[in-house]
Amino acid sequence: MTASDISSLKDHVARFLTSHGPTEQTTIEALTLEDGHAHLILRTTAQGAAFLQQASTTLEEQVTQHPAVSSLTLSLTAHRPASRQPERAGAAEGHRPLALGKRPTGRSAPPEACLPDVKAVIAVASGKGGVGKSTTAVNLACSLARLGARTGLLDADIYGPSLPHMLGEDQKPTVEDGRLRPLERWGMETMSIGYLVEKEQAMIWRGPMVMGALTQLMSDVSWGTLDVLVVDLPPGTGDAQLTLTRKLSDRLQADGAVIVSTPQDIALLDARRGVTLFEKTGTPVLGLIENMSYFCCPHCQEKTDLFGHGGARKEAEALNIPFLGEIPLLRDIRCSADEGTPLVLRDPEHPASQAYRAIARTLMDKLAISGQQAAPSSRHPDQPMK
Ligand SMILES: Nc1ncnc2c1ncn2[C@@H]1O[C@H](COP(=O)(O)OP(=O)(O)OP(=O)(O)O)[C@@H](O)[C@H]1O
Repeated sequence: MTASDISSLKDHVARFLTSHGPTEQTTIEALTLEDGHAHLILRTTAQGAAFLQQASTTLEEQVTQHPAVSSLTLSLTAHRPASRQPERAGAAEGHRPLALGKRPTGRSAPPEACLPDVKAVIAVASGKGGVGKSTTAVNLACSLARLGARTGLLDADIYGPSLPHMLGEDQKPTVEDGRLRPLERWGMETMSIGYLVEKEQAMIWRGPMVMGALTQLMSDVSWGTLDVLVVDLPPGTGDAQLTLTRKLSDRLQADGAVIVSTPQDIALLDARRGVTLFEKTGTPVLGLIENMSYFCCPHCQEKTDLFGHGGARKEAEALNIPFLGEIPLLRDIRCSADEGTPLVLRDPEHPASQAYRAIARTLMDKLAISGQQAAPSSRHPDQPMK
């Protein structure tokens, strides 16, 4: 990379911005080029960001036409309000920001500076969508918090953020010194792209924007000191997952992944791809959870193996990874998720809550996570925290 590469690349981007409206107020915040990979940060207004989201493919094509560039990561950052007071994210200029704020010092934090005070990161993944990954991540995170671990929960499921709904959280995070403050919910620090943008907006994001947003959700959020951060990954085994898991595994030896699958063959096939993905990035697979393992009739308690049963246990044995446990298909689990109070908090003694808690305990043992956080004395240990 030479200075003239950067300068001509900047001209390239500037030409794109002047020839495509409405981007008058968009400026190049930073541009770096390493081994042919360009990282471009644009500072823009909400209107410009909405446009850039749609035009990201064209911009990506234009930039990668430059001879020095083979790939691009694009991050958008909103114009900062003049006030130094904490702002509700989304309040600037009367719009919700379409990308996260960034640290005033310039470049995004390098991977080794990512989450420096987080002792362990658990990525919850699934090879396929709709298997209950987010439900599992939320109930596990709440169980970890109830077991006394200082817990964070990051919804990295950028295309379909479900955390705000499952946690019953509709506040907006505040921004302080250019960093987002996580929202405290149910005794955990929580962050989701769903707190910041409308679900439909996130769904149309292109790869580079997704990666920019995910990186910022990890490095530009003041997570503070945590024993464990549970990360709800997007479903599948695409580039987003690969990059994200690489970033996570770069930062700590103790990181591990939990894979959620239903007992069905097709879901297990996808789960196998998930295992391969983590092996590629050197992230230890902590184990497989079988969700919707069986249906338990709420009236007669009869068990029915709707999707077969035990497939995940067999698959775990075949892949030589631990089997962490099974969670039944229950109306109570679905209803409590929809009501915004995870089952482990709504009904801690429910057999399914106990199953989640047992898995959480196993994870704590595996990652040597301590449960030292003192529960507030006025609160009964089984009483959920706000
Ligand atoms: N064990 C369960 N019993 C009953 N309902 C469940 C269970 N697990 C998940 N669900 C329900 O299934 C639906 C999908 O769950 P969830 O959103 O957690 O899946 P996901 O794998 O994260 O999906 P996506 O890939 O779309 O993000 C939700 O309505 C949820 O309440």
